Amino acid sequence: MAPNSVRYEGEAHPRTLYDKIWADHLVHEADGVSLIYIDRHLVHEVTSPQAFEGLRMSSREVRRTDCTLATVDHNIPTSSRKNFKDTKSFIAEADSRTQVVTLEQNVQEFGLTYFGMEDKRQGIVHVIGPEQGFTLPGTTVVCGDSHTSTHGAFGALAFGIGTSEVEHVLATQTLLMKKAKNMRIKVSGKLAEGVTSKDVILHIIGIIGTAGGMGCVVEFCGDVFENMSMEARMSVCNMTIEAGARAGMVAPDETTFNYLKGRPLCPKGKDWDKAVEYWKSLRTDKGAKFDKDIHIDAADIAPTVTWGTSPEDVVPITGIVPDPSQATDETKRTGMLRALQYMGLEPGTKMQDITIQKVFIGSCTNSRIEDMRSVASVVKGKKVSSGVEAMIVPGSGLVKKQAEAEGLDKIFTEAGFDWREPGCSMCLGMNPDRLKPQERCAATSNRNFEGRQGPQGRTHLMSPAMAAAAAIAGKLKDVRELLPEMQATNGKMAEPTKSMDFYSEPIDWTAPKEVQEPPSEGVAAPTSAGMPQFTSLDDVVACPLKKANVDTDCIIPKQFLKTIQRTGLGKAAFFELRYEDDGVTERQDFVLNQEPYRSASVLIAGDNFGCGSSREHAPWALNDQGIRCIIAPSFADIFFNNCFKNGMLPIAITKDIVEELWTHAEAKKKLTVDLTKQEIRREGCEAIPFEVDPFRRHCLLNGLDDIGLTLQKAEHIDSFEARRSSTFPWLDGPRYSRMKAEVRISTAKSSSFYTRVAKGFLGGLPASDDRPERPPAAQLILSATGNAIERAVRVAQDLKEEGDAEIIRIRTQTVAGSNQGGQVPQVLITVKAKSKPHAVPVMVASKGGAKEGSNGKQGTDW
Ligand SMILES: CC(C)[C@H](C(=O)O)[C@@H](O)C(=O)O
Ligand code: SF4
Repeated sequence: MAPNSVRYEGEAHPRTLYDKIWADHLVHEADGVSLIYIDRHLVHEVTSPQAFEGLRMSSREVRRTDCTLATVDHNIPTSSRKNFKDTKSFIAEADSRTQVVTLEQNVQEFGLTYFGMEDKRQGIVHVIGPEQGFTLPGTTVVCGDSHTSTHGAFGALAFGIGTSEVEHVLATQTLLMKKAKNMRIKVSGKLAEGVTSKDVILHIIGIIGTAGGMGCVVEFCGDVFENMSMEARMSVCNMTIEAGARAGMVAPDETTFNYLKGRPLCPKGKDWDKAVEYWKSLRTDKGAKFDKDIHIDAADIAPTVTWGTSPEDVVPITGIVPDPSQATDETKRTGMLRALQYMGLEPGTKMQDITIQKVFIGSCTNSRIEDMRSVASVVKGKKVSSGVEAMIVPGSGLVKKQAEAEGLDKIFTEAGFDWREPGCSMCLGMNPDRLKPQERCAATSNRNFEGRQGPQGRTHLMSPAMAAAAAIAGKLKDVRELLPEMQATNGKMAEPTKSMDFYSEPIDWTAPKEVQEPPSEGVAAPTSAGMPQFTSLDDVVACPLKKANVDTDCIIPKQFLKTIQRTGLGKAAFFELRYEDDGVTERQDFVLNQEPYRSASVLIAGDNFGCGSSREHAPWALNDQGIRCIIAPSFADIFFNNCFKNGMLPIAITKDIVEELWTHAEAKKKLTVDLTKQEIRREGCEAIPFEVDPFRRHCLLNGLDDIGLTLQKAEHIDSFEARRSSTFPWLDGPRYSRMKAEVRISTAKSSSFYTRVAKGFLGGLPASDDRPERPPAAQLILSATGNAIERAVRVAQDLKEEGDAEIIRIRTQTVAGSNQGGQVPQVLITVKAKSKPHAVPVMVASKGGAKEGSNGKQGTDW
């Protein structure tokens, strides 16, 4: 694998940043589905228990422990840890405790690096990854969490996944994916004073809506993003998920490199130079095509706040609460009315007249050191308004340490803020930090859904500076009015510390577990099984849910995410819509509480169904409630994917047809959803055809699970990893000892030459300045096509006879021929090192085959 910059030099196809990263991670492609390699996997306690359990049940290991990093954030209390002994005694709430303890056990059992509650690097998963240099440009980054989009700030392809996909990545280090569309959001000009990155992203979401980025990967460009710090870029990319996009990214530049250099997990020495060269090549080519293009003028952006229960419900702080009667669309009007009722607001109220009771500064959007400094510059020497409770929660232990070294904690506590320990805190209230019913909060987090910060709680999203201003004023306030005072204060603030003093400490990476014996020759390739089949739902009455933007917080509220199982969540489905505040009495006006919809297996909903959090608990709850098929005009990407992983069928169909089906369902008439024929049938009406991806359809009809299917492609993953180790050596973890290398054998050299090359890899490549500790390859793949196959077999036999390696697997397949086209046979022989590493002559490999040499250079670029 040559990096994209080399492969495409001089070619006539200009590509985007996203296209390039995608191409460099393509392991295999068939039937329109791509197997994409995942470089970085972050894990937290909420979305991982069922994934680890899945591995255990199928006796699978974590494939790349060196590329996986775990922490706890959602459930942990943010109260002082002065008397902390262990999690068991510290976490009072039983389900929260179980999730955290379960993660502790899982990281032990599977040999993962873990920042637990006693580790000063513990923090919100999206804060610690960048902090440690775990997140790098040009990588693919995933986590069972929708705000993984944050990491796109580094020019990484970073996106949230569901728990089934977490298991898939743990087992295979890959994901089965379809390429998304390219979208560009350009913000040009200069931001006015007092306007921050948070205002920029809220403004963008206000314009394009929470479904605006659906099916796309967004690249943010223009002077506004170029001039932003890395932390500001992270806040923007963080909320791309609120704009409905799969991921958001900013091209890596000097700001990125300066932020990263010296962080514990960043490349060092010559690897750093090589990496930077590659990262620079990732920029979108001139003339590259974007499927969607948005252009915004920075001058139009004011400090922005939300008024309703969706992140798209934004107005400038100088604005008023909007009037639903002005809405043109009926579903929109009903949605606005409900939002105003929930928020306890009247149309026409000035935003600055809205009083608050709580202030929450924190979350993966805004809990980094620059956010802390921004708050300090507003509140220094002032007092939190009486009647307001204000809390500030750093994103990680290291942010906390740095803020304290800068004296910011004193500024906060003197002003009357509660200075807490790191965690997700009141962003979603899975821990003790919650709003009380009807309490109104100025929050720096990213979601204002109903019940998000606590049942019946009311959230207004805004920037840290704006939340700080609200804390002082006791009501929403335009921070620009405080600018003269802030400027005077800024002169008196302590000099910011250099971040690297806090983040450059070497990381003690957990040693990987012993390499598992790979299956011996002749053992059948793993098969796939285990997912419920879906063929058709015959003669059923569907349930009409006439609501757009149904988020996954609404499908299953946070209190039910604390389970470590996949089942038993039926009662939790649509909990707040379904029950009165007592949680028992059914609301008669909710459609699923009415006959005959109570036991419906088909749900017909409005646009953008399943938006928000990546929680796979949402399809689990629906499934458990009996819903196997959801029909809507559009779906949020992660939810859509999660359905297929659970044998459920989401059908995207036009709005007109959805409305027709609503009327049909309201008349309590029956329909049939037939996946085999791909049509919805109703008596006396024409069949409605629907689209479904052929691969997904095949899996549903046959009940095939993805992991089994992917493991049948093990050789492709092996050889991808071998090439990755050579081309991007900085991506292998510090103690990666399972290293596999690939030797491509051609007819250009003798078999004895290739035997020597192979021995070189098995013995460990010679040391050099840039990779002083390159470990020996534990396994080697000898690959050859056509006439060279015989030579490869010879090399394998020689290695075996000379006691250097044992042959563990031989696979043959056909591949596309290089020059003449057509299919040619290929052999892949996997051998495993037998003896201890030994000294070998220096080998220099280059494109088109290995060359012998002794110049001390390490060329492994084949
Ligand atoms: C718990 C997790 C699945 C969820 C997410 O995916 O976003 C959470 O972080 C959230 O913010 O709602
Ligand atoms: S959005 Fe909130 S709950 Fe989700 S990861 Fe970020 S801080 Fe945690």
